[in-house]
Amino acid sequence: MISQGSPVVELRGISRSYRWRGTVRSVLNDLDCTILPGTVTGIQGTSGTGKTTLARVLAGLDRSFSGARWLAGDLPDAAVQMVFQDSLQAFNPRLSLEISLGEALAASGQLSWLGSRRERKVLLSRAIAQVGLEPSLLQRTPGRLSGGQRQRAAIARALLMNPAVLVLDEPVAALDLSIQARILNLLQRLREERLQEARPIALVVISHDPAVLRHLCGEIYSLQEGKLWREE
Ligand SMILES: Nc1ncnc2c1ncn2[C@@H]1O[C@H](COP(=O)(O)OP(=O)(O)OP(=O)(O)O)[C@@H](O)[C@H]1O
Repeated sequence: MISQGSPVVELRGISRSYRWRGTVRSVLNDLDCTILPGTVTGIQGTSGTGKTTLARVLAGLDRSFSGARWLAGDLPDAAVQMVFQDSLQAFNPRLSLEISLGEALAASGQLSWLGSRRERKVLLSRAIAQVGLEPSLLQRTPGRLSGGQRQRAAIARALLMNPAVLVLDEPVAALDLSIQARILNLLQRLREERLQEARPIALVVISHDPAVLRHLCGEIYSLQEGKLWREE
C-alpha cells in the first residue's frame, strides 16, 4: 500500500557519467527527484542533457549510478514502467501483440498458469480496448501497426504490469498532431480513472515540447547541468 503523501519513487544525490573514447562525461550530477503517487511530472531539456538517462535510472533500467533510488514500501521494480519514444524497437518485431502483451500479463502475475486461454484473451482485449485499440489488432506484429497504434499498444503493455509510475520518454514526438492529442488525452483519462479506483498512477513525462508538458503536467522541471530545476 502506498500512502498518499509519501514518494512512490525517490532519487537522492544521483550522479551518472559515461566513459567514451577515454573521456568521462558527467550527465547527472547530484540530482534529486521525488515522485508522489498520482502526480504528473514533466521533465524538459535540450537534446543531450540527459533526459533519457534520467528516465532509465527512474525506471530501474540503469543501475550504473552513484546515489540512492528508493521505491515505496515493498513495491517490486516492475512498479515503475517505461514507455520509449521508438515503440518499434520496444517490441519484438516477430511476435504478435497478443504474444508480447501476453508475456507482460504473465509476468505481472495477474494470470495464473492455470488461467484459461479464454481468460487470457478477455484480459488482453480489455487492455487493448483501454487504450482505444480494436482487439483484432492483437493478431498483428508491431510492423503492421501505425506509429500511433503502436505507441498505444506500448502503453497498454506497460499498464498490464500494473505500474505505480509510468515514465514516458518523448511519448508523442514521432507522431502527427492529431494522434499526439489522442495519446495525451488517453494518458490524462487513464490517470483520472486510476485515481477514482484509488489505485493512483504517477506519470513522468519527458518531452522537449513545452506544449505537451503544459497540457499534462502539474509540475514541470528542466534538466540542466545534471540537475532538475523547477519551472514556475
Ligand atoms: N551509452 C552511452 N555511452 C556514451 N555516452 C552516452 C551513452 N548514452 C548517452 N550518452 C551521452 O550522454 C548524454 C545524455 O544522453 P541522453 O540520451 O540521456 O540525453 P537526452 O536529453 O535524452 O537527449 P535527446 O533529447 O537528444 O534524446 C549525451 O551527450 C549522450 O551522447
